[in-house]
Amino acid sequence: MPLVVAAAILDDLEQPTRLLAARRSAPKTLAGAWEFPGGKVEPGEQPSAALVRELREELGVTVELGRIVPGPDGERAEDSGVDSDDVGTGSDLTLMTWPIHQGHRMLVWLAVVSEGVPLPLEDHDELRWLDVGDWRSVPWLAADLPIVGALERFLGLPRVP
Ligand SMILES: Nc1nc2c([nH]c(=O)n2[C@H]2C[C@H](O)[C@@H](COP(=O)(O)OP(=O)(O)OP(=O)(O)O)O2)c(=O)[nH]1
Repeated sequence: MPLVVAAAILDDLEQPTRLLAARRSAPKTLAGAWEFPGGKVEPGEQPSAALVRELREELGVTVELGRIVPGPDGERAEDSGVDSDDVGTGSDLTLMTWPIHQGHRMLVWLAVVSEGVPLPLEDHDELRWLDVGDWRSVPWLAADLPIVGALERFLGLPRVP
């Protein structure tokens, strides 16, 4: 089963004020829902390279990747004292994944645009920069909602009800 990679694209990695959300245009079952842009890792491809490729194809931008947003198992590992700089490297990568639909797993990186302006070139029909505090103002794919909450915690942002 292919690994899915996606990006929480922020305006700034250290002091984020905005997050880029993308509205899916296909397939019909997912169209209209918002997600972190990304896609499936191809055979033989490094996950981070796959993400850079997907964002170039889908949004027409070059990105700089930051830290991985740890999934539930990674969060537990961090809680139990594993150094967060060690989690997410090498074989620990699976520990960092998020469960998404149909048994797929997804890795989510923080990212910033280093070149270009994001446009909905492929797979999306709208992009929106969401201000901090406003990240739940769009209907996310069901699997992404817990990731949005985790992202706020990970970045140390106040959780807005
Ligand atoms: N890109 C992305 N996919 C997500 C997110 N959340 C989530 O459940 N998914 C699901 C939707 C899809 O079933 C799968 C990703 O597939 P995709 O269609 O984006 O992959 P892809 O661009 O490589 O396209 P393809 O192989 O289907 O042609 O993961 C998310 O935040 N971003």
